[in-house]
Amino acid sequence: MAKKEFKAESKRLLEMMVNSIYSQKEIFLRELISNASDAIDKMYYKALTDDSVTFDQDNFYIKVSTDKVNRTLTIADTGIGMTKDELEKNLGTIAESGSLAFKKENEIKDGHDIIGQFGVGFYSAFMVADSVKVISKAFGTDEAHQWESNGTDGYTIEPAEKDTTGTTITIKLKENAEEENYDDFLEENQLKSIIKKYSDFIRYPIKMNITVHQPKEDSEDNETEEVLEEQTVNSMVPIWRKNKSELTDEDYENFYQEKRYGFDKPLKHIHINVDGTIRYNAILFIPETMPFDYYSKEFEKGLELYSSGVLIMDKSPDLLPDYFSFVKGMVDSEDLSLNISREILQHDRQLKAIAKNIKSKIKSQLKSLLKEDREKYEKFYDSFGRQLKYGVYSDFGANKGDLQDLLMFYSSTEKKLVTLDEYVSRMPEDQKYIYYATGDSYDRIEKLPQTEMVADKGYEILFFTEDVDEFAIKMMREYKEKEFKNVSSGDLGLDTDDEKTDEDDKDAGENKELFEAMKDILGDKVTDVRISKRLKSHPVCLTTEGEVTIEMEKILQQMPDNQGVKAEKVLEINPNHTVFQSLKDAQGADNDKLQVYTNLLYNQARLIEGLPVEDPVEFTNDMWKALG
Ligand SMILES: Nc1ncnc2c1ncn2[C@@H]1O[C@H](COP(=O)(O)OP(=O)(O)OP(=O)(O)O)[C@@H](O)[C@H]1O
Repeated sequence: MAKKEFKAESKRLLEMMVNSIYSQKEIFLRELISNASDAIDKMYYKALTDDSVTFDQDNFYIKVSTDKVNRTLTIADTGIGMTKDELEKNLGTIAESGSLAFKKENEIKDGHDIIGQFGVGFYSAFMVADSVKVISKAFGTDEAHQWESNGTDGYTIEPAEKDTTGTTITIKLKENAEEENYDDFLEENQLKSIIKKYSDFIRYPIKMNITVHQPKEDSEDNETEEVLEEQTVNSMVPIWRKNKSELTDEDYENFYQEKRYGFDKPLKHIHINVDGTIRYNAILFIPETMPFDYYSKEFEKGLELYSSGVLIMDKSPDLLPDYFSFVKGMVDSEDLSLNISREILQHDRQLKAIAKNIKSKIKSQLKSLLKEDREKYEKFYDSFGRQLKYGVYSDFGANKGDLQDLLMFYSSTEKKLVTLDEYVSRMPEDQKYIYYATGDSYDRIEKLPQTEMVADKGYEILFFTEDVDEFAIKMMREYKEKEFKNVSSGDLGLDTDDEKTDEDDKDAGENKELFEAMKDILGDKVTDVRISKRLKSHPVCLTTEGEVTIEMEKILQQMPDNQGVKAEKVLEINPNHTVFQSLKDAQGADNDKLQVYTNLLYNQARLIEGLPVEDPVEFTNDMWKALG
C-alpha cells in the first residue's frame, strides 16, 4: 500500500505557532538575537577548520536599531549569512533548523554551543510584525538575497544589495492595538532591558545607538545636547563560566546587585561548575537579610535558569527545595530538554538531577559555614532558621536527615544558640532525654516553674520560642537516638529506677482524697491533679499528657481550621510548699475554701503558661475571697 505523507495547512500552522507557543511577545527579540549569535558562532567554527578564515572578535557583533518614523526594528549580524537556497530551506520551512544540522555535523566546543534546535524561533517575529524582511549574504559568496513575508500567505525571495557578509532582519511592527502597544519595541530603554533580561550573556557584543547628553559645543552656559552613541548593551561574559580563582568576592557581590537578587549584601556565595554525567554551572547566594515578603504568599522561590547563556526562566521553582527557598542565583546548563518555546522543560530528568546536586551543595556549604564562621551562620539562622525548621516538619519529616544538623536552639546553660550535636555531646551519662521548654521568650521560659527540677539536675534545656519549634522536634522524635522531652510533659524520666520510691505512691495514697476533691472542682479543665516531682519553689504548675502540649494547643487554636484540639492538662502541686498544707487544712473542713484555693491555683498555673484566665471576674472574686 502506498504510504501518503501528512499534509499541513502551513498558514494555519504558522498562525497557531506564532500565537500560542510563547506567553510573552518580547521573546521574539531573544530568538532573533540567539539566531544572530548562532550565525557568528558558525563563523568561529569555520575559522577552526579553514585556515583562510580568521576569526577576529572585533568584526563580529549584533546591532539592534530602530526607525521610529517607519516603525521598523532591525537586527543585523555579521555572522555566516544565508544563500538563496538556505533562505528558502531555513526560513521557508517551519521546523527546519539549519543550526541543529550544523550542531550534528560539528563537534561543539565548550563555550560556543549553538542555541537553535527547533527551527521555529524565527517565526516568533510575527507576534509583533506585520511583515519581516531578511537580507542575507552568505560567507564566501558575492550575491545577497532578500526574503520577505507577512507571515500568512507565503514569502518572496529576490536578489538584493548587501556589502558585507551577514544577515539583516527588518521588522515592520504591527499597528498598536488596545491591549498591546507595539511602539514599545521602538523605545531604547525597553529594548535595552529586554536584551539585558534574556540575552545579557550572548558572547558577542549587542550594540545599540544610545541617547547620551553631552555638553553643547561652543555653549557658554553649560547647555547639553542629545547625541547618539553606539554602545554595547550586554555583559557578554557570564561570570559563572569564569574560573573561580579569577573572581573576587566583590565580583560576586556586583553580580548579586546587578541581577537584583536582593538589596542586601549576600552572606555567602556558592559557585558550582559540574562537568560529569550532568553538566551545569551555577552561582548561588545565601542572602543576609530576609526579603520583606519572605513568609508571605507573594514570595516566589526559584533560581534563574539559563540554557547556553540564554534566559529560559526567571524563577525555576523546581531547582530549590522549599526549605532552601531563601537561596538566590542562577543555573546554566546546555543539557536541558527544552520545549520549543524554551519556556518550560519537557523532560525534567536533568533538571531533577541538577536540583538534587544543588541541594546537597547548599547543605554542605551551610554546614561548613556553621563550622567555620559561627557568627555569620547565626546571622543566617536568625533570618532563615525558621524555614529550616519548617523543612524538618514538612513532608512528614522526610528531610530531617538533611536538616537536623543545621538547627540551633538557645541553651539554658550555655546562654547562646547551640546545635543538637553540641547538646548531645555534653549530655551526662545518666541523662536520658534532650530536654526543652517552650514559651514566648527566653526570659519567660527561664522563669517557668517546670524547668526547675531539670535545671537542678544540672541538665541543659533548649528554649523553644518559635511556633514551629515543637512541631519540628515532634516530627524528628529523636536525635542521635536521644528522644526529645518537654519539661512540662508527664514523665520527665529524671528518676532512676531505685529513686522511684514507694514514697511517691504513699504520697499519692495519702493525698488521694484531696486530689480527687480538687479534680472534681476543676471538672474537665484538667485530666488529673497530682503531686509534682519537678517543682521546687513554686506551688503549682500545669503539665501535659499525650502528644499535644500547651504550646501546640495555643498554635493550633489560632489556625483557621482549628478543630478544638486541646492539650490534656495536669495540675501538679508542690508537696513541699506551704500552700499544700493550706489545701490539706481546707479539705473536709472548709470546702468553699478548697474550691477558692483550687481555682486560684489552677488559674495561676494557666497564667504562668501564658494561657488566659478563663473567667477574669471569677478569678478576682476568688482573690478577695482568699484574702478576706
Ligand atoms: N541571522 C541568521 N543568520 C544565519 N542563519 C539564520 C539566521 N537566522 C536564522 N537562520 C537559519 O534559520 C534556521 C531557522 O531559524 P529558527 O530561529 O526558526 O530556528 P532555530 O534557531 O534553528 O531553532 P530554535 O527554534 O530552537 O530557535 C536556523 O537554524 C538557521 O539555520
